[in-house]
Amino acid sequence: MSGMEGAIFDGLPRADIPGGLPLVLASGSPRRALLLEAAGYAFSVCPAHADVECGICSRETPPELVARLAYRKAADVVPKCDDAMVLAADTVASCHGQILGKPENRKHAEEMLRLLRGRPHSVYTGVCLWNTATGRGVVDVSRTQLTMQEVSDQQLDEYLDSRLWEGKAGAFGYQDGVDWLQVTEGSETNVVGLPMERLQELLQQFDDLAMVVVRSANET
Ligand SMILES: Cc1cn([C@H]2C[C@H](O)[C@@H](COP(=O)(O)OP(=O)(O)OP(=O)(O)O)O2)c(=O)[nH]c1=O
Repeated sequence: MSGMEGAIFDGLPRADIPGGLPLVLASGSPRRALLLEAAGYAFSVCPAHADVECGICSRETPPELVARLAYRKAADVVPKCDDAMVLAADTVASCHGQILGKPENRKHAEEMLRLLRGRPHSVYTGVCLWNTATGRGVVDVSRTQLTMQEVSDQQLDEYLDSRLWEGKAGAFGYQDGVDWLQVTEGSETNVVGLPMERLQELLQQFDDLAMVVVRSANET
């Protein structure tokens, strides 16, 4: 773990799971598992099927997109669980009117980083918590604002060569300790894939916030 990761992963808040239910992380993201572990949550991992993420609807805003995908990932895993609290999430970056998901290859990652270079941008994470015992759930979106400095082509190339961008929305890992990326407002853990402060609030207020979730036929 780098020094930067240490700072982000230090002293994270934790809440009890309502009803004492087991927590199931419906995500294959190693970062989300690390964040939950660092905060002291006990949980099992059951990632959603990869195809629930397919297709960005062009009319959607970034918060609409991450809310929908977090819900879909949870809905995919809920039928596979006994009584549990299912937790799913989706993260994208957004810059200059473009939504940036995970890069497909080095060239795609380079395009994303060139777009972000020298510009303020945002990272959105949608979180879905779903109690399979009661069928009640909540979907919530957090936004963090960042700025990427005017890094040189050489610095970008070095980062691209490191392949640390792989599997990360916007082609950067805030936790990778690059000094050309700063959070200007909002949660750091939200950038890494799970807003831990907000997760604590959602769990603490779950009984007041949660609504009955209706699964439609095309989401089964
Ligand atoms: C912006 C940013 C994203 N990320 C990661 C968090 C997420 O793992 C990933 C965004 O992809 P997601 O589609 O949100 O998640 P995932 O594919 O990793 O896992 P799953 O779909 O199974 O839940 O980008 C970082 O690690 N650091 C960052 O700075």
